[in-house]
Amino acid sequence: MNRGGRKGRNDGSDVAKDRKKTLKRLWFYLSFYKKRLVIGIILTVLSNALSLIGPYLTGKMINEMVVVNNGLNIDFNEVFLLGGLMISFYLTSALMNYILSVALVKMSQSVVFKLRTDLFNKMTTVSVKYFDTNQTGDIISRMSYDIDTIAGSLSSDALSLITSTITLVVSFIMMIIVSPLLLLIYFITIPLSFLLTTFLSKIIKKKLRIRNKSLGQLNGYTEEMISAQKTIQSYVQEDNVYERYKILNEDTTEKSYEAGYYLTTTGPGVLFINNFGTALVGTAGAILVLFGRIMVGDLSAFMLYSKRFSGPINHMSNLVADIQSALAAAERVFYVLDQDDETQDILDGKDSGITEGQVTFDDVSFRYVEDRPVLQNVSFDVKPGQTVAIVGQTGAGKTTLVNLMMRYYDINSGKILVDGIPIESFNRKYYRRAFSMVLQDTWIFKGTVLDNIKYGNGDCSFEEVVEAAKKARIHHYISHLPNGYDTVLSDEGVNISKGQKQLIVIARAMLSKSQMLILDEATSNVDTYTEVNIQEAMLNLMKHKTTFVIAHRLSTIRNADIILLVEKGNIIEKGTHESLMEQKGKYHELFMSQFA
Ligand SMILES: Nc1ncnc2c1ncn2[C@@H]1O[C@H](COP(=O)(O)OP(=O)(O)OP(=O)(O)O)[C@@H](O)[C@H]1O
Repeated sequence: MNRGGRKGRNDGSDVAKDRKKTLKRLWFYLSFYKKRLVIGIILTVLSNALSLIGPYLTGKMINEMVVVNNGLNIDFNEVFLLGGLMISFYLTSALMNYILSVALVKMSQSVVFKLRTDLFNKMTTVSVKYFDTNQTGDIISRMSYDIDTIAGSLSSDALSLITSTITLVVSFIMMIIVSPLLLLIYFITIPLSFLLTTFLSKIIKKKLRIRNKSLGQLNGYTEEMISAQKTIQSYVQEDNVYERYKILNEDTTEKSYEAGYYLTTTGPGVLFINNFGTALVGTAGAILVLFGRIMVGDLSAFMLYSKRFSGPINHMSNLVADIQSALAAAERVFYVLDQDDETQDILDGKDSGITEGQVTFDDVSFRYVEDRPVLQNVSFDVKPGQTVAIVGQTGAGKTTLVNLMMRYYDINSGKILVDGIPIESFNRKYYRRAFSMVLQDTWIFKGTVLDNIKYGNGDCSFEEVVEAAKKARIHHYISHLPNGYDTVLSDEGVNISKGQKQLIVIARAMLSKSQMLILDEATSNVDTYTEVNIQEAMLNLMKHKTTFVIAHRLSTIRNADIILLVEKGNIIEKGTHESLMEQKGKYHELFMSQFA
């Protein structure tokens, strides 16, 4: 069954998203933890305010020393009081910072937990179309790398942003208090570093977005190649794969370097401007002290504050870059969350009513993409319990018929009815429960044989599972496994063959009480001997169920009640094997080409 295949490059980062909107959406996730956030902000304000009193006290202490130099008595009580105050302020501030950091890490992990859950849930509700055009590796990249980036930013950047803002504001106020004149001199350099930071942060955001896109493509390619490893080796394509990987890897490295270059070079530029400011203040301050306009302690306090002030400005550029990176990652995550879900079930969609398994296609037309009709005016009627074989050349539209019946895609015109009821009237979950499927690409998950067979039929007893496995001719194999039904299987198929996987899936279908069955090349991996052996089991499985069989081997479908011959999206012949053979049309031609 082909539900995907045509993978394209469809990247969220191409869609220029409004940054404000992204922030708003991140806020939505944060707003669940408002209380923690408010406490965090209060703690940050307090701890920073406390630590920022330090330079003021230091200045006061130095002024006391200067008094000694002038031949006056030193007030030790004052000095000890100031020292004690400094220690207690710094200690309280450190304690608050500790509590704050723990709270923020917890909060960011909670946000990320919710985001990751939403993203995973999205994977279960998103329209099948999404997987037609997006690489698995890229989706995984968004679920892991991008989410980690957001987590890192929320736990440290949010804290740094608040701390930096407070440091800026408080240092600024303290500098005004200590010496407005020095502040004027110092401020000559501020617009310069501000302009530089703003300019560079714009470039950084762009570069980071490009880097993330490139990383997504690299991951997508890696995932594709790992899953195709054997095919690559059998076609001796290792060199080509390596070359392509090298190109993508080089591209990612180059894009990461560019982003990293701007990220790291912002700092030194801004730092130089700030140090230039300090030198300016030091020189001007010395002159002011000389003329008795300020005291040495005040100059020292001012310089400490100016250093504190320039810290965040210097750091802010990195911080802004990190936040940009997190926003770019958030955009990529929200892009997935914004993808269309399967069309909504109608309000109060029926969750009962499928008892017979009668299926009608009434003038159904469908296309995956505009201007490329895949099925055109398809009509047929299947009575309960009948077996329908769908035959036709590759790409004729057989799987598409099944896709539509399963409601993976919505039809463009016409009607599909089950038990006389349009399938859109049903609640999707209930509707799909009426089907069981055995496909060419079997899906075995990492778990025990027992769990794999019971999948979707949780309330079955062990005896029923064994009975189904016996019918599917896989019981003998299972009982010789090291732990029998408790042996853990892995999807990579290291411990089980494809044919055995298919037999397990057949056993799974045998446990299902659904009214309808879809077999899409269900025994394609099973050898002819075993296939003959499970024929009876297959007939049992199909008994009392409306069954749709897609098979290329015409021998397996000659007993069907109805054979639908599909060609270029049209049903060109319809009937039993005998009647179609008598017609001597396309079916006859196809059959003879296999057996004549
Ligand atoms: N997800 C998709 N998006 C776009 N086109 C698709 C998609 N799936 C199938 N098609 C196209 O629809 C047509 C019918 O495909 P379908 O898979 O139904 O053929 P099929 O008869 O089942 O072929 P096969 O025997 O090879 O499985 C093909 O031309 C195919 O390229």
